[in-house]
Amino acid sequence: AMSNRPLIEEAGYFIQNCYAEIGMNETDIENRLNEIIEEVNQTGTYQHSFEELEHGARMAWRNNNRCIGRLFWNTLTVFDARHVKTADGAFDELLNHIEFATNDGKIRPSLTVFPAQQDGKDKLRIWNHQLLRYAGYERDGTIIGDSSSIEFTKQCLELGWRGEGTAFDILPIVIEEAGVGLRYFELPGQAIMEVELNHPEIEGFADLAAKWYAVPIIADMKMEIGGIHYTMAPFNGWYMGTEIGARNLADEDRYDLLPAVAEIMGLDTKSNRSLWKDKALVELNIAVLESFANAGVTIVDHHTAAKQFKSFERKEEAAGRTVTGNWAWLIPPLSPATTHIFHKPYNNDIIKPNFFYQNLPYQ
Ligand code: HEM
Ligand SMILES: N=C(Nc1cccc(CNC[C@@H]2CCCN2)c1)c1cccs1
Repeated sequence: AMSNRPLIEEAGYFIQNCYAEIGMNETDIENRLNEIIEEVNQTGTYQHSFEELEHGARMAWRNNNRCIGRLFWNTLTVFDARHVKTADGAFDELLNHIEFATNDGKIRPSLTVFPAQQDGKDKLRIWNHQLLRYAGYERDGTIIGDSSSIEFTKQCLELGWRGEGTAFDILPIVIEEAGVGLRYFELPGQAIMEVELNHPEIEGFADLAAKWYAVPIIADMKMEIGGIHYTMAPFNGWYMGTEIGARNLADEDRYDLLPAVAEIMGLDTKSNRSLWKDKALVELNIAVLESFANAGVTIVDHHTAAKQFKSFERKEEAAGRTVTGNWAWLIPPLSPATTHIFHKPYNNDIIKPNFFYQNLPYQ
């Protein structure tokens, strides 16, 4: 039918590219496309094979213009959870994902695929931005914890969840099951790996009593492959140190730790020209990188990450593919001009498969 045309076109474009990359021949492509046209005309949609799903997810990572970590796109581990129907079943899969990805600190980039959107409706949705994240509380003008989480924390409190009220309360996982409603699930302590922050030379750093969770797992983006919208497909990599040291713990409207770090370092915070903020920033980022490394948790510094991205660019050119990128996101927030990325333009065209923001399930 006419209404199926866009889906069939998206599917055709995906199968052509995907099959060419994994070494299938023209006949395979032809046969697969006919199968898909048949299925779409029968059911209005089509199911990816696991191979299509696995390679499609890897292509989505490889295509994301904002990601500096793309060199390892072909090593992504994909878990197929499209059989899962309930919030309870989903939580079990999420626990497996967290454990597999954490791997006692030797982080494995992974992605778990839950059922795709059907006729514009989601059977299951995760409300969390990340599977592991700290709560944020606002009480008479003062903020405790992660200010980015204030709105979501309120939703969790309304569901009956209670935190301890510390600056580092791990939030519950909130899953919406269509026709059933919202459920929250407390993560068991042994599922959560965290790193206490210390500095190799400045022992006063311990007084910050700062820490961060080991594994970033994005839970709220849509993965689009061949016209199929996977609205619940959490994925993890490892952190680049600046994400924690130059943004999460440094931003004034986040944990705002630079003044406290400067105090510990005995810096003159009354004069901008002393570059006290810059000195504090560097030492905080050293603390993050050293603390993670000493704890045996995978992390990458922004210089190494930029060099890995350079290798990615070379490999993609050798493969005859155009590298697209978002310059403003690819440059690191600390010492950006010390990386090659800063000194060249990037084509920001959007290529699919890819990851996209999607409507918040609540608002
Ligand atoms: C393996 C280590 C990885 C590193 C070090 C890394 C690093 C980064 C960094 C630093 C950002 C910018 C984030 C921000 O500024 O908020 C980013 C963005 C992104 N990364 Fe990666 N990444 C890795 C793996 C992955 C994986 C496995 C996926 C998906 C399969 C992925 C998909 C993305 C996407 C979709 C964005 C854009 C997010 C947005 O638009 O908000 N990355 N990455
Ligand atoms: N290292 C990571 N960092 C990362 C990747 C994608 C998205 C995010 C979160 N970005 C959102 C924040 C908040 C606004 C701007 N940055 C972090 C990874 C997370 C999951 C896989 S890799």
